[in-house]
Amino acid sequence: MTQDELKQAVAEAAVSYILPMLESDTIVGVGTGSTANLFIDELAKHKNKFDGTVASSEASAERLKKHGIPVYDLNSVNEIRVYIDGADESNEHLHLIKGGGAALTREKIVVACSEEFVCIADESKLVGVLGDFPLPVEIIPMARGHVARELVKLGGDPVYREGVVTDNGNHILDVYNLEILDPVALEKSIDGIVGVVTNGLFAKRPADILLLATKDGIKTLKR
Ligand SMILES: O=C[C@H](O)[C@H](O)[C@H](O)COP(=O)(O)O
Repeated sequence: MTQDELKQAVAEAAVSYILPMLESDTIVGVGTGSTANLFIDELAKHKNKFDGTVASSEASAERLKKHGIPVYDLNSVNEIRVYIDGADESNEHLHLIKGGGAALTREKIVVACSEEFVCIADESKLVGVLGDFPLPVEIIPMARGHVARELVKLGGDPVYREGVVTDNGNHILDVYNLEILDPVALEKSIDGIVGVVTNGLFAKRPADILLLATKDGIKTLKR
């Protein structure tokens, strides 16, 4: 199976997983990226079974709306039953690196408002130790130099993601060469740097379930 076929398989598995949760008033949180896009396309087949969605990016909101799926402002909903999103890396504890598509801040906010976080990924994303994928950090533009120097002190090599502006009007530093042995501690340390909006470690609030597409079928990993 190709990586695209694995992503399609896990998108379908995610819809099967959430189907029993869908009721007329259910709000579904929707992530961002190529795997989330396939999930959106599958979810559209069931759009009459739930109320609507909250999206973690403008791109996902647009795709949902094209399918005729309602997209609500986060401040107008009381509860998100389940949030579905991809990841750039996951370890066995379901600590994640996210933000390859620069949507990390809104993703983390929607996760924080969701009862359950289901991560969907193909098997290439499961790693022993996080950090081969450069860690995205969303920053306030004027703080770029300061944040970069602080990230070097933490052992990383930050690289400015040229030309990228997030949905929040901010910039991204991708931090290379971090061997992330304690994801929770590093997430907190980076969040403590003045000028950092969010970092792409999802460890304080990891995924609850990882649906992993493998060549032998879908595997379900739980915390
Ligand atoms: O900012 C983007 C998100 O965190 C994505 O969920 C992540 O980059 C994974 O994307 P993909 O499913 O395209 O590999």
